[in-house]
Amino acid sequence: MSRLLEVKGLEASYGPTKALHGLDFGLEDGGVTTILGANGAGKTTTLRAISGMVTRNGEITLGGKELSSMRPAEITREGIAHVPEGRGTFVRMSTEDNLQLGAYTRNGKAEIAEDIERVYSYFPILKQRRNQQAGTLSGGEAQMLAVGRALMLRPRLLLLDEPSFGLAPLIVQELFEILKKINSEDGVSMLLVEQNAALALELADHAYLLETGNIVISGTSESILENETVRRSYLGY
Ligand SMILES: Nc1ncnc2c1ncn2[C@@H]1O[C@H](COP(=O)(O)OP(=O)(O)OP(=O)(O)O)[C@@H](O)[C@H]1O
Repeated sequence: MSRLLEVKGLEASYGPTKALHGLDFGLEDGGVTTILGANGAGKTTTLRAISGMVTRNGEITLGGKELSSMRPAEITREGIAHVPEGRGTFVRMSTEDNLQLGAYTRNGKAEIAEDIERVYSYFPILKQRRNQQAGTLSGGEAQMLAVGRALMLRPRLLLLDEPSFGLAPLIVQELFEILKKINSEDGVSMLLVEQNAALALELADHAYLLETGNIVISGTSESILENETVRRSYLGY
């Protein structure tokens, strides 16, 4: 596998407050990497820095192309789709219109229609809800729609911020199985932020542990699962 994403010396601030203190990390093409850490460690900020939503410094390259001076819309066009915490779907629009809108960077009606069917094949419940307003979907369906909408960009890299947040365990299990399929069948790489470390390490092949804006531990998911600090603080055994 070659490197898809390469991040060097990434810093991000909110006004005078520095949230990230020079992160170095990367992601293999076709891989799933998770960022673990306590509340306020800087996980969300890392994703926001990659997609250009906060002021940042450092190098961010995707497939060798430098993104750090690009705006969010350009970064999206380069192939990075961000599924934010809180989902960000258009609640007054139908499920299908949300998916249509997800393809706003693309031309080609037939291909877009095909991709909508592909999203429905991953998430059959969304097909049943196709004409329903997004605001009336359950939490799990809304999260599926948020992922589906991001897939409509045909991304190379999906940034997922707490996809399990507020969902029932069975729904979470289902969602993560589908994410695994999207990764293995469509080859979409993923950078995943998750409070549920056990779940995240099951899906991911690599992990970074973030503490107050610094990476303190990194490695393969297997090695992280055996790490004493991670076990005690994040896995509870
Ligand atoms: N909009 C903001 N304005 C000012 N400070 C912020 C803002 N968003 C985050 N921060 C601060 O930046 C730091 C990192 O926050 P961030 O949200 O990235 O952490 P996190 O690891 O994602 O935590 P959580 O799991 O709570 O979302 C924290 O100290 C936080 O208080």
